[in-house]
Amino acid sequence: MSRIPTTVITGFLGAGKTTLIRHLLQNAKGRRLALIVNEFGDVGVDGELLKGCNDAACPDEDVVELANGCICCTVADDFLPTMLKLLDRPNPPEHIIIETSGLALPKPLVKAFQWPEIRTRATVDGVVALIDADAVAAGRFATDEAALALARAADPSLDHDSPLEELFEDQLACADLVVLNKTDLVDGDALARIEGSLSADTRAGVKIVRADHGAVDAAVLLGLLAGAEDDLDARPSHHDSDPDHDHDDFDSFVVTGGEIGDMAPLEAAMARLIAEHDILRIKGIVAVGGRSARLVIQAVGPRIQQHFDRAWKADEPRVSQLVVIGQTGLDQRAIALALAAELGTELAAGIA
Ligand SMILES: Nc1nc2c(ncn2[C@@H]2O[C@H](COP(=O)(O)OP(=O)(O)OP(=O)(O)O)[C@@H](O)[C@H]2O)c(=O)[nH]1
Repeated sequence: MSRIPTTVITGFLGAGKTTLIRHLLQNAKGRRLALIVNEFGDVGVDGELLKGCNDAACPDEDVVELANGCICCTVADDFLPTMLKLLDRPNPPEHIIIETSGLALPKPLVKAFQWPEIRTRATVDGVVALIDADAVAAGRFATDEAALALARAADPSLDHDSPLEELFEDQLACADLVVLNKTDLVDGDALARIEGSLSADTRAGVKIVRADHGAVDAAVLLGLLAGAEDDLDARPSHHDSDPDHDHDDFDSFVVTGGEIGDMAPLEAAMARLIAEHDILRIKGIVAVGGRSARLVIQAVGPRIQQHFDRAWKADEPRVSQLVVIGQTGLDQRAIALALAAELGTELAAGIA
């Protein structure tokens, strides 16, 4: 029996994984793809957006969300049964795409393909690491040595380097292909410098391709034939000696509210909060009064983007939800209060 090729798409928060997958689906040329989508945080925005593309290429039943935690920590409980269900379908997919959360370590997921129930039926065709050229150029993954020294002084048991840098290096070290995305935001010289610096963390022979809005040809992304699960020793991870890896370094929370009248005040509040707090990512779907379509809000670092996607369904409550992700220590209460005020709601219980 031939094994179903599976592509693992990894990359830090907001690097453009969902955008790349959407492009891939729209250019699948009849190939039957299934998606497994995993996010950090309790609300699955990415799955919603992929389903919301209203495209024959991505029917809802082929988008499976894993929402109970980060995929690298829930491999046994969530990923394995989901994968088996896909493989057991009477008409199984020709290729499976897994979008990992931006905080996931790819290696534990690839290792799951060694499990007896999976290894005879699926193989990791390739691990693709997306890199946000804009974020790298702005130095957002570089270790802030002064901040690290302060953190170590406050907590001498701190045994690792900057969590952002470690994740970045882990995702690169596991990759079979690197996509340098958001090339529209960075000039050619900076791109060349970034490519030079990335090769220090990639394995020998791994290619870097440039992309604007994740537009990479399916022929480049799929069919890498890497068999990554048989090649794990060549993919070093900071957590090889720490199987109890968790995501204590990062926090996420959700603010839920009703319809807003106008986007401008919410955008101004988000810009202010991003400038004042160490927020890595905000994303969500917002209901705007008088508009039939959902407004998608995306913030990656200081950059805030918005667009309308599909129309609200008749039986769907017009609820606004924003997911906020940052490093641990974020002033959740202040941020949530400010966003709740914009969404015309009280602060939800459970926010510290
Ligand atoms: N300017 C620019 N924006 C991009 C590009 N690719 C993606 N984006 C934008 O970046 C934001 C995040 O993109 P996503 O595709 O949601 O990123 P992601 O990696 O799936 O995000 P997480 O799942 O939260 O980690 C969105 O607003 C995208 O429109 C690009 O090449 N150029």
